[in-house]
Amino acid sequence: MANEIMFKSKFTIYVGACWILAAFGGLMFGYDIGISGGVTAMDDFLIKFFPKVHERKLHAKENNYCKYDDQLLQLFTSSLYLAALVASFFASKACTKLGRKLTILMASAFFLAGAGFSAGAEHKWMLILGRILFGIGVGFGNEAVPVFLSEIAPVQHRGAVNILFQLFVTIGIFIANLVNYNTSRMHPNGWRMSLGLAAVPGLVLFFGSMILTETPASLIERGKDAQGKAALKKIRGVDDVDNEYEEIKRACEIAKQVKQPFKKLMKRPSRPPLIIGIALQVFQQLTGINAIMFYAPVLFQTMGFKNNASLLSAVITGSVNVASTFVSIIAVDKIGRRKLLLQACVQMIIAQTAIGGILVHYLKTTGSLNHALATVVVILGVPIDSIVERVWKQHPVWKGFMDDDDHGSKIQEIA
Ligand SMILES: OC[C@H]1O[C@](O)(CO)[C@@H](O)[C@@H]1O
Repeated sequence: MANEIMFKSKFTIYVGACWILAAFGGLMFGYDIGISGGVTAMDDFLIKFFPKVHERKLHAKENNYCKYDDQLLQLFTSSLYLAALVASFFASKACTKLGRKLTILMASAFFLAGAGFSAGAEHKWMLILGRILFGIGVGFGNEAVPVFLSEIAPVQHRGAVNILFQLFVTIGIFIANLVNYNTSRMHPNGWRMSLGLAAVPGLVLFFGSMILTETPASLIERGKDAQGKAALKKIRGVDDVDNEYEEIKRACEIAKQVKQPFKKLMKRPSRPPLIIGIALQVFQQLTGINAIMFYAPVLFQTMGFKNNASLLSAVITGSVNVASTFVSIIAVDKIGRRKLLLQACVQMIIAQTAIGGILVHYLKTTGSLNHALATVVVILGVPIDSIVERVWKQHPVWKGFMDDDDHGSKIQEIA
């Protein structure tokens, strides 16, 4: 297997900077996940764009669940993900034809435009357009950054470097929670600050992507062999890269011979990793983690927390998400992927059943939760899914499939 072959490499500051800069793509994504719920919960924001919802929020006593019921308000959150979904199809083409570096640059440009429109929004359409631009940025960034990271990482560090992206996603969510907690006290434009600060990771990535090198695999794949070899020397910090260069070239040639990648993907030997990869991703999302991530502040307000307390709760969920990512990064090699995954599932079953039970029982009867119960919900709501996330990306079947096939990138392009 390709990932068992050790090629020569030296850690250089340039390489470290490439990893960190590219991981800012994860931070951009995480910031977006975490920011909208807090903004939605801010009174100033609601008064400006959704006065009816604000009115309902002030007077909601019994119908706590429905006070945020507004299709356009929900579109404010979801338009980003719909745009990202559509953009990812174009992004995969851009990644192959134009390269990872340019795709990352495009992602940051869309992101900056999104931050500008959102922070300066005077009308609802500007808000939604801003979110759509953010979404296109997320679509391009989420396509290019993980591919970029796995392609520049030395084979022996590929798993760890890939996790960097997810770690930065959780850090982005956490930062967004902290930002919202503070800006909610800045009247009347705190929400502008929250949305506009997305420009910070966008700017880092924009200028960063100018100094990033294109990946050797992308250059070689596009027939730029000499540039590919030079890039390989640069990112490995050594001159003797012949073996790895040959390996990448061989992988690119094999990949080029696959004329119908989807057909190949459907063949019997590809099925187990394909099904495992898809099922783990789908079920990880179906746990409803993003309902918590997007709507934590709104959710906690609905359950009876005061404005700031709701944002503080989001800070708690955000920080535990980061911490559990660290724990799983450390634990995954010690405990093993399977055991970690299984115990995460058990934790999720217990936590989600308990949350469901509490919400159904108490919200149904009283319409809100007392402090003690709300705290239990916050603690149980801690995103155990971050463990699942870590485990599936590290799963040997999936990893082996990626590494074997073509230097760790083709599966993402095919998908
Ligand atoms: O850490 C949780 C976050 O990570 C993701 O799964 C992305 O990889 C998000 O969907 C979720 O909000």
